[in-house]
Amino acid sequence: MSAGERAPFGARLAAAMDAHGPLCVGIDPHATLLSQWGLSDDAEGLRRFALTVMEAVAGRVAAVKPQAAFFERHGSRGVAVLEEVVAAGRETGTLVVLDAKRGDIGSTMEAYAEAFLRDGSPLAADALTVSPYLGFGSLDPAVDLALSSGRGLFVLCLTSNKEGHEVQHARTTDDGTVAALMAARAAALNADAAPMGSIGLVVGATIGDAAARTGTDLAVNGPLLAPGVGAQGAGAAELAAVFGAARRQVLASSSRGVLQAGPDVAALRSTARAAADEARVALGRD
Ligand SMILES: O=C(O)c1cc(=O)[nH]c(=O)n1[C@@H]1O[C@H](COP(=O)(O)O)[C@@H](O)[C@H]1O
Repeated sequence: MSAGERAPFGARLAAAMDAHGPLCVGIDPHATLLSQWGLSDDAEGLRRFALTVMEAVAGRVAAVKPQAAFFERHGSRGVAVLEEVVAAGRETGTLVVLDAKRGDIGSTMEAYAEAFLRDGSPLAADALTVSPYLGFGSLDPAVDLALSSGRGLFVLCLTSNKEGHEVQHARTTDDGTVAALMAARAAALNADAAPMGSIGLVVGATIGDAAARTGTDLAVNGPLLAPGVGAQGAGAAELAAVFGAARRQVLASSSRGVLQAGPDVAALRSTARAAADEARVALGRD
């Protein structure tokens, strides 16, 4: 499908969340999980793992999120498996958020954008996670290509890890916070989009009241990817508390919390279904 025919990512994600519930299943083939699944820690084990997850959840959840590092650690054969996962998403109509967290000076960002967001690239997903910590404007090539090709971005804003505050809560020269500035920049790019824009934020479900404490307005008219559900300890109560009025924009994300149910396809499927149902209720979509 070419850019001209593809609806904007924000609209496609809104429809997928309505149809399947607001859950993204992370595909993070940790060495420990490969071993628990009885698979070898090599490209063939990785392939069996990733394609089993796709078999279990493709067409049944709003999105999947392969984490690039777990594929890259197997070298070029691992990257080839990541290409297969992206292709499987395309073939099954499952949105793929490629979690590669790219960020660089603008001229290099252009090459990252071509790798992950250009029609015809083997790694072109529906959306890409990006880091704005070289300055939000350094992301412009990715913003431009995402918007012109019906794709999206998730910009790191308030991350789920305990170290994130060192940078994200810091005060800017305008006496706001870095996180609030990132959210405002995303909101400006989503102005007037309906049902929501395509430039989302990453806001961990584990951050407690950090959005309020940093003055970050999460009402950016774009999707909010919320990792931290499951293995990092966040559940329904945290999802409801962290996102408040912006909760209908949230795509809750769980990797190990679902993957530990494998390798049985039916068990993976029912664990993902239960997580999606829990997120749906917690986020006020029931
Ligand atoms: O961008 C992300 O997806 C991300 C951002 C963040 O703030 N915290 C975070 O955990 N993630 C990713 O989300 C996944 C979380 O995995 P689990 O803790 O196993 O559910 C990992 O792939 C992380 O790299």
